[in-house]
Amino acid sequence: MPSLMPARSPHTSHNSAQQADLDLLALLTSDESTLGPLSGRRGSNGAGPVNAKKKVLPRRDSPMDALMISAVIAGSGPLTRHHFGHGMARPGAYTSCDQSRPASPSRDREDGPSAAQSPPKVIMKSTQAPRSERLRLEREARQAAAQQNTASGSALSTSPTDSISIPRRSLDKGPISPLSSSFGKDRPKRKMSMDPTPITQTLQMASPAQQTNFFHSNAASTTSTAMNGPTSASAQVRPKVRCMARTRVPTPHGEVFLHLYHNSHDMKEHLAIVIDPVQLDPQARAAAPKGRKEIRSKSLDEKWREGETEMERLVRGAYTGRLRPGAEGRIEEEAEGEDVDMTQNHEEVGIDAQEDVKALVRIHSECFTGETIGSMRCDCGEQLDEALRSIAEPQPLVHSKTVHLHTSVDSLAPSIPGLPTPVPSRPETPASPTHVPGRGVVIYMRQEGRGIGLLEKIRAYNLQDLGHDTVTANLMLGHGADERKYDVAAEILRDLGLADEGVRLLTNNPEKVEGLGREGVKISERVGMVPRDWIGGHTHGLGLGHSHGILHGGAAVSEEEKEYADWRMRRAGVGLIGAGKASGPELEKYLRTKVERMGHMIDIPDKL
Ligand SMILES: Nc1nc2c(ncn2[C@@H]2O[C@H](COP(=O)(O)OP(=O)(O)OP(=O)(O)O)[C@@H](O)[C@H]2O)c(=O)[nH]1
Repeated sequence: MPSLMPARSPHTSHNSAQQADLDLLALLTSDESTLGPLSGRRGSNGAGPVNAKKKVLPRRDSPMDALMISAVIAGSGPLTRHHFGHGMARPGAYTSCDQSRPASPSRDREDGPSAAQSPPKVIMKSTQAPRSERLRLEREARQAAAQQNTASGSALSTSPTDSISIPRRSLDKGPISPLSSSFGKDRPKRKMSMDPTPITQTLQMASPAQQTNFFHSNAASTTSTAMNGPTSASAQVRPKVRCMARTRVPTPHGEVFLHLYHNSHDMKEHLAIVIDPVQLDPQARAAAPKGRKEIRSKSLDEKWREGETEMERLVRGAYTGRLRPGAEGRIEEEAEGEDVDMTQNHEEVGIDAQEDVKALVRIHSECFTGETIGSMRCDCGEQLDEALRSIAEPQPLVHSKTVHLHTSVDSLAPSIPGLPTPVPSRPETPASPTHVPGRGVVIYMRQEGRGIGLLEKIRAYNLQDLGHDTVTANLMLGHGADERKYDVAAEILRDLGLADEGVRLLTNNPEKVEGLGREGVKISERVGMVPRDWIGGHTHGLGLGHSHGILHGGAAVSEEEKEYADWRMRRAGVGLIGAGKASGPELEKYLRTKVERMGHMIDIPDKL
């Protein structure tokens, strides 16, 4: 019967014998005549040196460790590479990481009378305190800092670069400071780079454990600040919003301010991505019309509590200009190395213009698949990228109030009640427009899957794979075709001071226009969003392509080249948020459904 066990082969075994092993085995088991390199050894019968012919065996050296060798030469006790940073042979050093007290030099001398005469023995001792000791001293330092804060009554130093000194005691008493790697009387006083007290405690912020939503916690009921303007009957049913924090983020489309909002209607953290270069760049300020209104959050900037510190305001982002160590609240003019006070009155800085450009606004709904993993079932990633690009782009300033600029798609769109009728896509004689820095915002609403959530959207995708379109799939799951609401988005625009100025809205979706209009947002113009695949080419998103040297903007490229460049960008993981264009039959079906069944205001190209 054949064996069920596989035959063992020295070649297949993990520990297979090497040629060197076999040679050595042969050497050890052979008769004396083959023992070459061991000449001088006696044969197994003990009959004198072996007179063997020389056989060269391969070298079998182990890797050498220079530290180990030096340790052995020094004749010391056990030392490994892990002790390398501890320092050695210093008075008061620890003989082991686990020892709770340092060895005393005097005790070393008590080893015996002969010890004094014998050559000094190198003893390896760690200068790093045991962990328990370091933790104890750290704890003490923290307590001392907390007491210091309470005593001074101030929450925290106003300078972000300030640091807290470790109490002198931990340096002078105790064996060795756990927070340093060296010690000694003349050693300079070390400082921690950070206050060990949790920032949430010192700044009276909710800790992550307590933090849910500003409006769904006690904080909301105890706050005295009115958030959203008038308190009329209609205003009471409006959601309240509060910008909890903002920060500067460099992106492929320039620096933006990311704002995080809480609201009273849901537990979601909606976001506002503000592009307003005049807040960050003096050159942009100089190129913008005089007195340009900055896009800032009223709820973030207002005073949150009596006695709030400058540090609290900085941490939540309620500062002016660019936040830099030592230059908070001010912006540095890099060209001249001079500080420019961004808090000064800007009425006099900038170009003369009859009127500034209106903010370009996109209300964007979260789409994990399109924005994070680059799904080409939809064009959401591309739209987010395109929206940021469009807003950041310098805008032509037209001095006549009567001329509007539109993308070509607007001339194709049906007119919407309550909105200005679309005008021809290009003004006939633009009054020598000057380009001014763009301004605007993407309100990023966490309304995944047109409000049905990611789980349901994933199920809807499976129904789409069975042949249903995006609308039918939603209906089959018991949802509406679109369950989004725009009230919170409208409040965020109001908080940013944009609801009344007449924004230019980037969308093809009539429901967005109507929804925002119902919530009292003034829309001066609708700007269409044309899928990149429908206009062809890569004129859009070139900023990113350029910076990666993948595309060569301006030069005419064939369809094949464009596709190749697109493929390369996606392969390289460049901007999953649609640095390239989304395309494919699934996207075509999706876009067609949006136009044919959801009334999106854009013409389907003939080629589809
Ligand atoms: N339920 C569902 N949601 C989808 C599907 N594809 C994309 N979405 C979601 O649709 C939202 C984007 O909506 P769109 O209709 O593409 O665009 P829009 O924002 O309404 O319209 P525009 O402003 O013209 O772009 C995001 O929340 C996506 O998650 C889908 O097949 N089913």
